Amino acid sequence: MSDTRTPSQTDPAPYDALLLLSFGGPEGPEDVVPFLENVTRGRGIPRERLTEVGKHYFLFGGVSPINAQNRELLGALRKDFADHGLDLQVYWGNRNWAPYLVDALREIADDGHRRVLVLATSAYAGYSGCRQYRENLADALAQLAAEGRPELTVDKLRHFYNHPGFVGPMTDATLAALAELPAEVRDGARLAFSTHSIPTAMAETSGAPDDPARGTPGGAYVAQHLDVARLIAAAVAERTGVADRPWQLVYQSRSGAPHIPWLEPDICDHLAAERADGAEAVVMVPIGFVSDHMEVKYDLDTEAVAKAAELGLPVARAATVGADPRFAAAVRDLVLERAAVQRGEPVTRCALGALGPSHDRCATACCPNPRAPRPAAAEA
Ligand SMILES: CC1=C(CCC(=O)O)c2cc3nc(cc4[nH]c(cc5[nH]c(cc1n2)c(C)c5CCC(=O)O)c(CCC(=O)O)c4C)C(CCC(=O)O)=C3C
Ligand SMILES: [Fe+2]
Repeated sequence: MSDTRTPSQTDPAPYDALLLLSFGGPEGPEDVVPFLENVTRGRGIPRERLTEVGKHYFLFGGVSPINAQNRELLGALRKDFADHGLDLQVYWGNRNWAPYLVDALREIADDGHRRVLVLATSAYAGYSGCRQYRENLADALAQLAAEGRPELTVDKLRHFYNHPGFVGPMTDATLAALAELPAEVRDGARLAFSTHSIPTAMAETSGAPDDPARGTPGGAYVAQHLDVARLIAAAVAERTGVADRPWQLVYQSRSGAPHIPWLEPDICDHLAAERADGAEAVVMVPIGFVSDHMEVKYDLDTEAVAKAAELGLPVARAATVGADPRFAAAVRDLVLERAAVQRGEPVTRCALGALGPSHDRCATACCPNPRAPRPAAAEA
């Protein structure tokens, strides 16, 4: 990505708005229960799990860090766009908490915009991180149509997990976490790349129908995470001179009924296994998340750190990309790439690793809804 761009390299046409679409989180104790009801409506999460997860939020005063982090990202995007002459207004809406998606789209429409590009705060393929957001968009668009508002056309940016603006900051964060460990265990530290566990059935159907990983254990969801993990492990090996540092992809934040299989191993079980295997230390690298929200603050920094202390295993946790300027620049790159694609111009697609750039538009059979098919926006 160069800073000297020709005019077409700052042209967002045909798009006239970017929507940051995220999960949302509670901003005070009174928000926690209604937030959890929004998240879990119709999803068969056991009551006990909800009570348990509610406690995680109350431990932090009922405030999830996610909204503040999205406000920071918004600021970083607006600054990056302004600094590089990209004239595109940025809006923000959430699936589960205010500011809600439907209100953001209404504002976009009322401001006179018609063609919207969407950045979801989830880097990978999968129902929860991709299609569910497209279902939310379809619901919101239907609501606006029912209100008699003019029609919006919505597209979603391709998955950004293998963009250098995502992998680069995660690599530096891994190196910084290694540096936090006591010097004598640093070279013996192993890497645990962590992401959200999902049901194995959901993992296996993740990705496009023609994705080679589709139907293999873990599907595109796992294949994409493994690609990122490999990239970071290789870069860390090069930068530290430790060539054969062991690493593994592990999971966290499992919910759902116990008899339904979800991706394993869990991070806490993994820490115990690493201790038993003689690991000197572990660096937890939350590649599955784009900011240090509750899944990171509780499941890793609280629960997994307590487990490690109990095991006598030194651990450190790498930061997520958050509002890193390189990530904001990556979003600009993806916006301009997609705008050029829509205008029928040739593009260079930036992607690291073995899998190549993801598709621009998801197929109808991408990452199917595990319950029943529902309308989804931004589809081929
Ligand atoms: C893949 C994935 C991501 C990563 C991609 C992405 O970022 O989208 C993600 C992110 C997040 N998940 C979050 C919170 C929750 N997820 C839940 C439940 C679930 N997540 C799932 C998957 C994912 N989730 C699944 C398959 C379920 C089961 C129910 C269902 O099928 O929907 C529940 C219910 C209670 C419980 O944990 O059981 C909560 C409270 C927060 C907000 C954190 C904060 O507040 O700071 C964030 C960013
Ligand atoms: Fe979740």
